Amino acid sequence: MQFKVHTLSRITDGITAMTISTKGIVIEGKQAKKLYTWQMQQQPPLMLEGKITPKLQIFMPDGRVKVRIKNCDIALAQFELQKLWLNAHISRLRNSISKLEALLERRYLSHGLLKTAKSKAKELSGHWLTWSLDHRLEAYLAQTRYTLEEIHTWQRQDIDDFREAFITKQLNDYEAFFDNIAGQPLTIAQRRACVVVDERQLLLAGAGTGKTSVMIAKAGYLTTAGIADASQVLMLAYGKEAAKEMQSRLSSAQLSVACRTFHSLGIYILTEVEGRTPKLSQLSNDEMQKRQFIHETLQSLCQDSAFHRNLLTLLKSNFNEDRGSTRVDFSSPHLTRLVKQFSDLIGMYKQARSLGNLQHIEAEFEHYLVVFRPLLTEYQLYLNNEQAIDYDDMISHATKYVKAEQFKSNWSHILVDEFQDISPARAELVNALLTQRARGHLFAVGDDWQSIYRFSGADLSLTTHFSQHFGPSTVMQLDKTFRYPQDLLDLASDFVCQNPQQIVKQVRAQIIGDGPSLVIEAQDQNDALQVKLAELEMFAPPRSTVMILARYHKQLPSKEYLAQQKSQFNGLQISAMTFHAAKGREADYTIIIGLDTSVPSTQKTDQIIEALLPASEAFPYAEERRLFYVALTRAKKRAFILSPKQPSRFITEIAEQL
Ligand SMILES: Nc1ncnc2c1ncn2[C@@H]1O[C@H](COP(=O)(O)OP(=O)(O)OP(=O)(O)O)[C@@H](O)[C@H]1O
Repeated sequence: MQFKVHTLSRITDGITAMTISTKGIVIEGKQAKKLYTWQMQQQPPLMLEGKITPKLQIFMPDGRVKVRIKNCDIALAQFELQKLWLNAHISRLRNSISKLEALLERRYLSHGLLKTAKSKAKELSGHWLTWSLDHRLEAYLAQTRYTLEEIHTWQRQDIDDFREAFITKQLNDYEAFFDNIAGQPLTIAQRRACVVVDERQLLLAGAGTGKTSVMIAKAGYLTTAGIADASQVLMLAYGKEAAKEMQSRLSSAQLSVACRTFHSLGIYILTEVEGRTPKLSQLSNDEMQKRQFIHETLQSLCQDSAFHRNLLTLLKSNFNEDRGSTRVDFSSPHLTRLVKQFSDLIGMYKQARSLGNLQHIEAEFEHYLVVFRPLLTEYQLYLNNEQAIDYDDMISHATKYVKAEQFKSNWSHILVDEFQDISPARAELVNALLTQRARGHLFAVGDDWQSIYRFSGADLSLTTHFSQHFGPSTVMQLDKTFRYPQDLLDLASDFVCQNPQQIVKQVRAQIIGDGPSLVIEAQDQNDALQVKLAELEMFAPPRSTVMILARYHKQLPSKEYLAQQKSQFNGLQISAMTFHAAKGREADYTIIIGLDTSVPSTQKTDQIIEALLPASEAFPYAEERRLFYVALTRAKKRAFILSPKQPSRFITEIAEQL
């Protein structure tokens, strides 16, 4: 018969003798018709398992101790057994506890570490806290039991206090480091974002709050504090320019951490696995060439009469092509529109396919896909012939290699900038890299107020519902903006927060402005821009930077006009760009032009592309609103809006707040 005994008192009942030998412990007595096997290595150590036999036998790993108890002295037997058990296990307990203590002292109490500590404490306390110790042995165990009990019974407040104590200590130890690492001394909130190191961490902060400085300082802190080697830290920036800028700031801070774009990460992984650098298809970098390829391919596919019929039907049903026509007109504007749609769709469709997200469009868009699929096959064949890949392949192939462990990541810390613009495909790659490591860390930095790339697949919910997507995490905010004064901060924040889905952030401005920071002026003459530049040349300090901003490329001054202005007002440093391109940039003065009724854009996304994009937002013009927020927040000293005769509703709305 198998049985288990969990307490010492049970086995000491009626004991007449107990012998401890190299084989184990032999206990004799009234009840001792049992053979116990006490495997000292096993947990819980007080559990006895055995069979009924005339003797009670408990095996020990080393059996040099020898104790014999006579005359049924149960108390003594109990004491001796406890002592024996303590001697055999105390060093293991102390080791476990001191390892835990060392870990807690060295590392921030992240969600992962808390889980480990809790489960270790639970396991140990099952053996050490549930039995009453002979009072003569209490002192022997007191401190160790105390620590164990403390961890085992941690409540929310205790955890918060413990974390706070760690943060305070690190801020103190690394004070000089944080004073110097990023050019200017970091604020407390910036420092805290660095020393808190959770497995999943999101830093949410508005424009100009110094997120980039935190990225640099975080990388520096990780390496300086010995949490990771430089080679174990990977930084990811949204675009080439941002990655270059970040890399140069890393070099200035003498950090040998690499900063990549997602595409260069993809290339790196592919090169490592395939042993050669992948070739990027010509079609990926030249939109016109890609459209020409699609146009020609559709023409050649039309040699098949079924395909021709399907294409004609699609043009009639979706593009109002003349119902009576019997042949596809390859010079029609409808076909040109379809070609553009297909060009956009290729990437979207491939991303969705790699994530297994196509089912929902298959039935609804069958009449569309029946034309698109053969085209995609030809496109893929073309790439294969070229022995080339496109940008979407870079990410999806890299993810596949990481998942299959063909690529082994050395990165224990991945720092991602502009996280609000991450797409599900890119998030999947990051996740695959993180899960490869027992303790992979993600530090995501972003601003849900500046998410402006949904049209190319960015999924804002990856930021706004970070924990749902990435697991238990710490979300932090930065509380100070350095770029612009309080009045511009208030206007821009109120404007963007009209959308109740935006996360409210409490931010204060560091700068005190002289006069209003946002000025709306009627653009009542053709040369209003030139007049404004002349005015700035006269009043602004020499070498002031001026950014001319517009919603669309076509609203920006021509190259020639810009060159002329630059030479005429050479006391200023003038640049011109779209709102999208201005993200992440700043200038002393901005001049926002072209804000007519075409803003916010009312252009509808094609239905099939809409179906493949992340869920749309209920608030009207949500992304256009954020885009205007980006434009408003680029100026360090003053933003001028040159308001056309028929102004955008955004101008009217903001003017009411002035
Ligand atoms: N602790 C600081 N003290 C003073 N200035 C700072 C501090 N941190 C950052 N800055 C300055 O604030 C400005 C904005 O910083 P940064 O570009 O990093 O902000 P950001 O949060 O990335 O902005 P955005 O989201 O608009 O791109 C920069 O001029 C930077 O030098």
